[in-house]
Amino acid sequence: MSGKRGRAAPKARPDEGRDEGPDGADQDRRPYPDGERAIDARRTDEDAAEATLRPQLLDEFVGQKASRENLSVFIQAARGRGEAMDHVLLHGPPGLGKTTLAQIVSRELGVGFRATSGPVIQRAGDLAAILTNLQPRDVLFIDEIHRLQPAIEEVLYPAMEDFQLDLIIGEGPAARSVRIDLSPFTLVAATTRAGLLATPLRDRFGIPLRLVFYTPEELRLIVSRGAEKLRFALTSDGAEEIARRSRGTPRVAGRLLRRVRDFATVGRTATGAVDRALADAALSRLEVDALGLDSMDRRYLRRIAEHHHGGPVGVETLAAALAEARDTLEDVVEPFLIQEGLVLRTSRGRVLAERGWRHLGMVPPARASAQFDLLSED
Ligand SMILES: Nc1ncnc2c1ncn2[C@@H]1O[C@H](COP(=O)(O)OP(=O)(O)OP(=O)(O)O)[C@@H](O)[C@H]1O
Repeated sequence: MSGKRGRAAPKARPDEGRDEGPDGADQDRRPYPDGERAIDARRTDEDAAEATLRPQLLDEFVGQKASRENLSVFIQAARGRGEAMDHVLLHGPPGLGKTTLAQIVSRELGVGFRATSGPVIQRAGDLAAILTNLQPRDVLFIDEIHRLQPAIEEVLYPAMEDFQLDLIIGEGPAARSVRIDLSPFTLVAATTRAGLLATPLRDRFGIPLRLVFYTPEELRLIVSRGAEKLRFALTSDGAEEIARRSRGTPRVAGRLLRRVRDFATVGRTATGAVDRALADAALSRLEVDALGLDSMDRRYLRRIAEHHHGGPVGVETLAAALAEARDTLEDVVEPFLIQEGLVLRTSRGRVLAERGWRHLGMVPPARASAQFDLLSED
């Protein structure tokens, strides 16, 4: 979902990338000058090629217990009735397995899988072509559904509800509307921003599922299985170390696993396996710290600490100062920092939490009134 980016090329030590210009904005002397981060949860070309790590069936899918159990019931019911399953909305931060789950749903239902994404569908005709080519009960996966144009959303409503397409053919006085019957299908849509979806669209999903960050134990299992699939000897404590630093995100875990394998081609243990010490050394060279934060995260935290006395500060201000897109901060950087209790999202802006100060090795200032209205995530 993030466009094309190359491989990580770590070049600098943890804080070398930090430099501030005369206007107080950080200059772009980061270790990943092209925006690449080893722990960026967004998809890259390299991830797309790494299909080996993708679980194929619901039983192989680790974590997301509540979503998995719900899906299992709905899949069995739809199979039993021989009908298309109800539409599913998967929402949550990038890299948690939305695409993987969509593929699993089609495989478990024993039906075809067709994938597209919100920004790719430019005209109503594009969507019509996809919908009219679906076979009965197929799964249509639309990634980034929040980026669908409103006019195209309108085409989707009757398609989702009645499996019908209402199209206008021709222009001006000669224009006429035609109705086309579609095969019943299941729309599985993914978004990092459920809050941006229009209510009528959101309401048409019978099965909304929120994906959450994975626990270190779940990630350890994912890393160990990934190492087996890559035929790479990794001790259990080595897997634990990678898991602990993976930001609760399987995509990051998979990427760190591959990086550790690259770094560990020399200096293995007597058994030939990569252990905690080797994993730790490799991850430190990638500038991923003990909590799984990288230099971008630390620049973000430090900016709030040093320039805004811990906040509150608006996300736009932070985005401008860090030369990052606001969406990147909100979708990729902040969710994990908030979940870890390092940052608070309040009605007045972002605030560095006590844990954030301590993570930077700084002492939090005494606040007379630290009461802010916390905003809930969608
Ligand atoms: N539960 C899981 N168990 C094992 N591996 C997983 C799991 N979930 C995701 N992965 C792995 O993590 C990677 C990212 O998964 P996926 O592409 O499904 O994420 P996504 O949420 O669709 O991301 P995006 O929102 O960026 O499209 C894949 O390589 C997949 O193999």
